[in-house]
Amino acid sequence: MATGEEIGMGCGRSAPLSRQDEGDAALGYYDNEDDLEAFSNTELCSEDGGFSDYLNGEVKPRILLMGLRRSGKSSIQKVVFHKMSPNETLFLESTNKICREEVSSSSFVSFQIWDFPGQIDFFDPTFDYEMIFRGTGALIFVIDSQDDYVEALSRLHLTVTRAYKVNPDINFEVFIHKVDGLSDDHKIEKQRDIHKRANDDLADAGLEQIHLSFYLTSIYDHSIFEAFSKVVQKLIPQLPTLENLLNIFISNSGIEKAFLFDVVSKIYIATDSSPVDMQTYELCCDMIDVVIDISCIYGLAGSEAGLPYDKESMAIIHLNNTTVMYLKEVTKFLTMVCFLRKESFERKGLIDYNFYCLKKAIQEVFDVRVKVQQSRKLLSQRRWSKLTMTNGAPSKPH
Ligand SMILES: Nc1nc2c(ncn2[C@@H]2O[C@H](COP(=O)(O)OP(=O)(O)OP(=O)(O)O)[C@@H](O)[C@H]2O)c(=O)[nH]1
Repeated sequence: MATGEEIGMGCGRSAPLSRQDEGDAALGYYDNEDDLEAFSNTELCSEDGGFSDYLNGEVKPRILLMGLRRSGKSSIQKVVFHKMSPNETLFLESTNKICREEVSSSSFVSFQIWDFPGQIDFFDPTFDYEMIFRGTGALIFVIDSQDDYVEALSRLHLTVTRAYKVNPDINFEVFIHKVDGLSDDHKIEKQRDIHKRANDDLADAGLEQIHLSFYLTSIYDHSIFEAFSKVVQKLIPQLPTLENLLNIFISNSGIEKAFLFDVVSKIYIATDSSPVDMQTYELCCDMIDVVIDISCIYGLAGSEAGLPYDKESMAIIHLNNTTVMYLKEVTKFLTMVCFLRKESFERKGLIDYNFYCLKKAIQEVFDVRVKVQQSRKLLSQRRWSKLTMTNGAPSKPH
């Protein structure tokens, strides 16, 4: 499909430093990024039940993956965050304990995923579900669309009503999963039926105010990444600002569509306000794969292991329908992929300048986030030391 491609590989200095990059360095722009990186390193959580999160002043949004046995929960997690190929999930063993995973260690998007074993009775009185739901940002309930879903629907109802009582702020997301085996008509019909039954159950219980979002997903195509993108976006407080920045960027650069992607997970954390179609999204994912694969092979010589992606990373792909795809590094974890017409790409200098402004603005947005988190951290540490003082650690005056 592509008639030509230019790929600037990360870590290998295969592309010369552009004037704009030099300008960035002169401005000390990348120093800020190092600050951001340093901060994100400090926020890595240990296996201490979230205690260090508390001390760091940040509670990461928690995403729960729930659903009946064999509905596909672990497969989703492995495919989206561990790059497991869908076929390999056939050999996954049943999960028999809650698996908690920090996503912040490898990517920009910072959250925890808790994968629940299907057979667990989490309403057992010995099971502290209140503690779990209290810190939850999103609850993803996975329903196997290739199976009879009556039991799954009653489980969904029970889970949602219990969770809502503990924490009404949770986003409830329903993945109608494994739709790869269904025809298009069948998919829509299933979605309509599940949507109706789930909402009827809530209405019967007098809980119409609970909002459920539905997604048709499969690990065999990009639908699972797209659905996860939407779930994660709802947990990013800076989303409206990022969307606004992208809108300004595309309208001033003759660009048709722009996405901000988390490189590791291929989750897009923001896009401009024009509608997203699946094909465009798939092309972006493929482009990121190409860049990372080529960089892995040719761009990493001698450098330490890790993501082969850095501030040199960029790629241009000319499609045979006069569209150009342009990928550029934004931060260590983020990349921008945009679509534009060949004619607009002739003004690449303007686009690059506007991109430079966009990148700076995005950095400022996240600098504010870092400052807020740092002051929260300081506050929590102060509170913590006050607490230990009042518990008698320091000697009292006589
Ligand atoms: N066709 C199809 N099969 C899938 C999909 N996702 C997962 N599966 C298959 O479903 C089976 C069960 O997947 P798991 O991820 O182990 O399910 P689980 O919900 O984690 O199961 P428990 O650990 O027992 O709770 C595996 O054989 C997967 O290959 C999908 O999108 N399409």
